[in-house]
This record gives sequence, C-alpha cells and structure tokens, in this order.
Amino acid sequence: MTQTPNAAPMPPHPIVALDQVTKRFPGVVANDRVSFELWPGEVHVLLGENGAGKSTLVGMLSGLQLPDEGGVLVEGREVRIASPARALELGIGTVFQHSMLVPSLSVVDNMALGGPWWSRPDRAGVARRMAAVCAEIGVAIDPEARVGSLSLGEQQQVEIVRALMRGSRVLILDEATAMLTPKGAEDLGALMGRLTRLGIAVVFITHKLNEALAFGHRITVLRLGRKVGEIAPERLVALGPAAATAEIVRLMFGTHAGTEAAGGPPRARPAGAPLLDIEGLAVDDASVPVAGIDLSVAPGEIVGLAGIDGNGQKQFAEALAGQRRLAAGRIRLGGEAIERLDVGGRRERGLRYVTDDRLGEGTVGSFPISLNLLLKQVGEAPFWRHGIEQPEAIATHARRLVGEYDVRTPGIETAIGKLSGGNIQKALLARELSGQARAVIFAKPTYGLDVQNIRATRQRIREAADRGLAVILISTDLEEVLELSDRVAVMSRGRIVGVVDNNAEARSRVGELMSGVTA
Ligand SMILES: Nc1ncnc2c1ncn2[C@@H]1O[C@H](COP(=O)(O)OP(=O)(O)OP(=O)(O)O)[C@@H](O)[C@H]1O
Repeated sequence: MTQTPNAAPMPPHPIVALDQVTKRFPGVVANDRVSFELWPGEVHVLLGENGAGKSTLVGMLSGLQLPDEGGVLVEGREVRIASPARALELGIGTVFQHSMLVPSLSVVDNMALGGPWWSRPDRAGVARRMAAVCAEIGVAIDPEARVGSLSLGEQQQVEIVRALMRGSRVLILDEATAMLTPKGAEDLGALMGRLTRLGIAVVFITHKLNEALAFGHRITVLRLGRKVGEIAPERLVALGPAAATAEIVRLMFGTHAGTEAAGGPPRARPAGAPLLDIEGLAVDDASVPVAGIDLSVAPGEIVGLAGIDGNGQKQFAEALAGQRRLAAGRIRLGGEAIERLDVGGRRERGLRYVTDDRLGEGTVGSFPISLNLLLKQVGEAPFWRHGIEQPEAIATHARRLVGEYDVRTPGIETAIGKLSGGNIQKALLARELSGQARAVIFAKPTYGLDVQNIRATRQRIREAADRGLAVILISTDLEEVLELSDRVAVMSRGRIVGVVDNNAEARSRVGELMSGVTA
C-alpha cells in the first residue's frame, strides 16, 4: 500500500536539496545535473539499477562526496558538506548497509562513543536519553545487550536511534533492507512510517519496487547518472500500485537511445542440444543460499544472467567453475558429468571462468604476465617437464597470447599488477578463452573498465559464442546483458526467477523480474 504523505503545513524550503549537481569519476559521470528535494515528514525513495548513481547522490548529503558542480542546500541555505561530521552537525545522519557499530560493546557504550571527550555524557545519562528516543519512535532495545548479539535489523535500529540522539532530522538509509529478512524489512518500513510522523525526513535507497511503493511517499528514479523521473506524493497516491509499478519499470528500464549502435547485427539464435547443462544446482552459503538452478546453454549461445548484485550470481559462478562445493545438482559438459571434478579437471574438459576479481582471485599481481597466463596449468606439459620450468615454451605461449589479445605491456616479464585494469582483463580473457575452451562463464566482465576496453571485451564475448562456445554472461548492467545475450535469465535471492528470449519485450520483462514485481 502506498503511504499517504504526513499532513503538516508545508515549510518554505525542502529540508535538504541538491541543485543540479554533477559528480564525475575517471571515465564516468556518476551524477549528471541531478536535482533532488527532501521535505520534512516524507520518505523519499531513490531507485535505479546498479551504478545508476544513487550512492554518489546521497554521498553528497552525508559528507562522503563533494559535488564538482551544483549546490547543496539545507533549509534553503547553500552549504558545503565536506565530512560526515559536518553532515551530522547539519542534522543529516546516515545508516549504511553494513553496520558501523562495535560488535563487542554494549548498545549504550556504542552510543557513548564518538563525541568529543569534554562533551561525552555519563553512561547513565546516555542510557536515559536513549530510552527517551526509543520510547518516542517505538522501538525496544536492551541498552545492555552486546551489539554483536543483535540481529541485523536490531543493529539498524540502534544506528537510527544513535543518529536521532545526535540531532538528525534527516536520515539516509542506503540499501538498508538489502541484508534484512522480509520481517526485518517490514519492521524497518513501519519504523520509517513512525519517524516521518515525527517530522523526520528519510532518504531510502532500495532495489525493491514493492518496498519503494509500500514505504515511500515520493520516488526518484536515476539511470546512468541522470534523473529520469520523479513521482510526487499526490501522483503516487493517484496512480495506485499497479500504474505506479508500470511507470517505474518504464523509467528504470525503458528503451533508451544509444544501445542499438553497440550491438551490431543480431546473431542467429543458436539451437541444438545443450553443450552446458546445469540441473538442480545448489550451494550452501550463509549470505545467499543458491538453490534449484536449472540452466542449459547451446553451443554458440550467450545466456545472460541478470540481477541486482549480491543475489547469488557469484556463488553460482564459483560453484560452476569448481571453486565452491555443490550442495546438490548436476553439471554436464558435452554430455559428460563434471560436477565431481575439481577446478583443474573442469578446465581440462573445456570449462572456463573469467572472474570479476581480476587482481585478487584472477591473477597474482607480483608474477610476470607470462606465468599469469599459465596460472591454472602450472606443472603441465609442455610448459613444465618433470617439474622443471621450460622458459622457452612459456615465453612463446605468452608472446602469442599478448599479441593475439592486444595486451599492452612493456614485456611478457612485467608483473601483471603493473598493468591497467583493461590490460589485466585482456590477459585474463587470453588465458580463459585460449586452448580447448568449450564453455565459459564471464562474471561482470566489463566492470570498472573504460569505454574502449568495454567494447573490446564485449567483442571477445561475441567472438567466443561465434566460435561455438556456450557462454554464460553474468552482469549487473542490463544494457550489456541485452546487447549480447540470446536469452536472459534473472537471478534473485539465489534462484533463477525467470528466463526470457531476448526480444522486444525482454527489457521490461527482465526489469520486472529484477525488481521483484513478478515472481
Ligand atoms: N569512488 C569512485 N571512484 C570511481 N568511480 C566511482 C566511485 N564511486 C562511484 N563510481 C562510479 O560512479 C557510478 C555510479 O555509482 P554509484 O555507486 O553512485 O551507483 P549506485 O546507483 O549507488 O549503484 P549500486 O546500486 O550498485 O550501489 C558507477 O559507474 C560507479 O562505478
């Protein structure tokens, strides 16, 4: 149910506002002339895909970022929020997705931390003020409980109480429900409702449309750094949930110029018996258990795996590659069961994995490029014989791949960690796509790359499919998934919630699946 805004006389100015702010990072405009207003007593929801610019935008309110251009206003006055401490002085408190509390301390001791020593009140005083705030906003927290023993939802309540005790009139909740159980999220929604009735203003970032509609009074949608729409409270109420959902999905995922050019001619949809066949795959994982994954990929087919980051994509990819134990399921490559093989065994059969963790898991930064290109074949002929390295064979192999994959490097003996991200990715692609590759999993292959390297990497993915490889493309960038894939599977909360052909309706259908509108 959409909330009705709290009826109170409208003040002359928003409590905080951003006026045409622009924030650039190398290679990306994270916020492009975005304006944003927050009024007392409202929950203003920020929606947008991964990378749309939500965190950057609120970072300018919480003192983590300064805008390159544009103004930040508190109650109509222009301010400069250069630190989180300054934000707090101005009455703006932020609750991050990951708790900033000290788990080994009690709640009340956490509350007493932080202020300057001369103004630090006595413990009993802190406990009294905490009790008063808790009573006012209707939460029950044991002040003597150790923070580490509280649920994540309770820890968030502690953070909210702490922000209010420091005088916050604005609360920023950045993906606050991402780690919560459905019940925890519901409780947080109810708490937001009570806060707004006290005149507090809340900025709430979420990926979940149902939460946006249930808890929000006003909704702003960002896309690729731009504000693409705002639905004001009266309009939100007038639209009702179904029409509001349709409008938001259109704003978040609707067609936009510039994608057609990148794709090139559509490829003929590959058919045939699956080359890679996954059945009932499950992975035990404390944060996102993955279960019941069925997916088959034909030779030459690209299946995109779309979804908001952190919905089990990584666990799935690692289990497929052999880096994590399967709790259940079968994996067949060319008809052969490979789920019992280790990483090396699967690789030998032709299953490859291009990790998104290029520097951590993908390469050894201090090792030369030549060895990094053989990292998964150490000890194997012809590069090692009877345990002895064969420098000539290793060098020839490296020179060939560096040339073929256009890795820009002073030489094959250069430590790979010295290369740019784009060139490290080229080396990884060279390693994984060369030799007897038959199926390949790409995890966020263009993440963090510049435009030129993004284009080059996408071209490699297309070429791999054109050579007949079965491709799984994991990406949080829906444009990328739609540009490259033949079919798109959507992952949410550790499950595949739908698989659609990449046709004209795919964008909105995938958008709906990603935002949990349809199960
Ligand atoms: N400190 C930084 N340095 C370089 N680039 C950055 C930095 N912070 C953000 N970006 C880039 O700015 C863009 C917007 O990122 P931002 O984190 O604001 O998006 P978001 O909508 O919050 O995404 P998510 O839902 O994934 O948190 C992205 O392309 C991101 O890679």
